[in-house]
Amino acid sequence: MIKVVVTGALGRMGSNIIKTILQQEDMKLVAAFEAPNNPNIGKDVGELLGLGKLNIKLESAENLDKVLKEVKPDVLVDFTIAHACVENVKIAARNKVKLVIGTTGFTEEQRKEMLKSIEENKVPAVISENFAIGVNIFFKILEILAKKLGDYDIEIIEIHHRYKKDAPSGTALKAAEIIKSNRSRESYFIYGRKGLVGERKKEEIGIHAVRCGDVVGEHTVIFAGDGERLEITHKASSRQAFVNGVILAIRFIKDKEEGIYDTFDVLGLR
Ligand SMILES: NC(=O)C1=CN([C@@H]2O[C@H](COP(=O)(O)OP(=O)(O)OC[C@H]3O[C@@H](n4cnc5c(N)ncnc54)[C@H](OP(=O)(O)O)[C@@H]3O)[C@@H](O)[C@H]2O)C=CC1
Ligand SMILES: O=C(O)C1=N[C@H](C(=O)O)C[C@H](O)C1
Repeated sequence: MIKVVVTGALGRMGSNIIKTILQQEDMKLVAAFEAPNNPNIGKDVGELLGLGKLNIKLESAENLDKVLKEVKPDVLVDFTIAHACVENVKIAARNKVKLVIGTTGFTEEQRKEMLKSIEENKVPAVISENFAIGVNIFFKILEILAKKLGDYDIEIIEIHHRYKKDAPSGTALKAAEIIKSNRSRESYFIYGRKGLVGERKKEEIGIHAVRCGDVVGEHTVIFAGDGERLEITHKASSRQAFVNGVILAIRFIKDKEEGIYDTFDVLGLR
């Protein structure tokens, strides 16, 4: 039985991850955490999620270290917010808990701090901007398109729900990095355009973030040349697409001793 703890337990992702873990025969939820100011701390997680009593009370992230020492989980899953994720990862890594990290929006410094703690403590981690299987195939296709259409004008557009806090999405940034490292010409990123910006430069990769309604997550990359345009789009219509990848990542990481992995490793796409 894989003992799992979830941080961000009442969030859009955390709550769905918990519901799906409870349906797995080989997994057991052993603790769940929320931000210290959450009014539901101390209440039963199952009742909070409308699942009936689970006899697991919602813990404050302030008690993460103490509770991890008590419940000794195999894996911690974090879908929170960048600054909280870094702290949660540092505590989990010190306690030798394996990691599945889906949080996005890290600054360069935050990412370095998180990776340093994972490496120093020699724990294994899956870190991915997008756990949906389709998005990872979309990334693979982008590798090919960037090689073959690297001279075309390339623009990335992402659309997410009005509650999303970071922009551009982690997925859009990852797509931009994949394109940059696979096209033959030098590239730089342009985040939106405003004013007398002049004609488009070949080196630009435009990145545009749209926030509206309840859109779960959509990513389009446009490759435009003279007389033609190729567009590739991934649309997530349910968070279950991400959650299914998280479940695969939990099973993948439980057998690893150390190292930093992503969803290409989990899905055999390397
Ligand atoms: N990699 C992937 O496949 C995906 C990644 N994401 C990313 O996951 C993250 C979460 O997204 P989403 O679930 O929509 O966001 P939510 O805001 O719905 O959930 C995040 C939860 O984490 C809580 N939280 C904040 N600080 C802490 C802390 N220190 N310890 C524990 N919990 C804490 C928040 O509480 P409060 O609201 O009180 O601050 C909130 O309940 C985002 O970065 C998003 O981009 C999302 C979908 C897929
Ligand atoms: O915040 C979200 O909702 C999502 N975030 C991830 C990202 O920033 O790429 C993945 C997904 O698109 C949903």
